Parts: sequence; C-alpha cells; structure tokens
Amino acid sequence: MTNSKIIPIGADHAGFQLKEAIIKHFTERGYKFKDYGAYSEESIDYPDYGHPVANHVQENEGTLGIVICGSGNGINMTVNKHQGIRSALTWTEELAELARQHNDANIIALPARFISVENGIKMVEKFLTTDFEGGRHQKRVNKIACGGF
Ligand SMILES: O=C(CO)[C@H](O)[C@H](O)[C@H](O)COP(=O)(O)O
Repeated sequence: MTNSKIIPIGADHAGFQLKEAIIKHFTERGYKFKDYGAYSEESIDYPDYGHPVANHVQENEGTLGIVICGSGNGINMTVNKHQGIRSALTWTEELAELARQHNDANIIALPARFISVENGIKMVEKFLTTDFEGGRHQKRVNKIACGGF
C-alpha cells in the first residue's frame, strides 16, 4: 500500500494514547489519516468507534484500517461483523505481516493495554507495507465469506 491512501483509525478510551502516537508517527512520514476518535481517555464504548472504521474500509476498496481497544478483542469483534472486513488481532510484527500475506486482512486490531507503543508502531508499519500473497491463500480467504454454506 502506498502512503497516498487515507487510513481510517478508531479507538476507545483504552486505545486513545496509542492511536495518537500512531497518527503522530506516521503523519510525520507522509501518511494521511481519518481519525474516527475517541478524542480523549473519557470512558466510552468501543463499538461506536469501530463501526465507522469498518464502514470506511467497506466504502473504499483497497484501504487498510486500524482499530484499537484495551484487549483488542471488543473492537476486533465489532469490525468483523461487517461484510468484507477481515480484521486481525495482532501482538507481534510477524502476526501483523502474516495477517496481510496469508489472510488479506484489511483491518489491524491492536490490544493497547498489552503492547508497547513502539511495538504497536512496528506492527502498523508491517501491516501497511505488506502485500497479500494470493495463490493458495486466495481460495481460503474466499471461503471465509461463508458463500458455500
Ligand atoms: O473491548 C474490550 C475488551 O474486549 C476493550 O479491552 C475495552 O477497552 C475494555 O473493555 C475497556 O475497559 P474499561 O474497564 O471500561 O476501561
């Protein structure tokens, strides 16, 4: 993915600080974001910030998104309810890379309370710069959509 596409990002209060750090780091490197909030550490509900990111990815083919909450699970579950969204919860760079290479993930979900900011940034870097490998993985990804049931 080039850094010309707008990257939708959303987090709950637990992910707010990591979201801000990611936006700062990558904006300085020429990436552009659509920040769907949250905009502070005031307690709010993660689905309200995950759904807009999923909508953005659905409406903009080829876009990759970022969602963050405390464990990563709640907001990951939220975005995966959307048709065509394949969101991967990751906590290592290799998992972020594999999510793109093997699963063609279009959203990365980060567990802010269990990773460092540095690790979060490294995972996002891998996620945004790794391509789907296709080949044997394409037919498996096609089967995720449950079209055969
Ligand atoms: O959705 C979650 C759990 O799957 C996230 O980790 C939330 O950030 C967490 O539940 C928020 O917890 P809090 O006690 O309300 O800060």
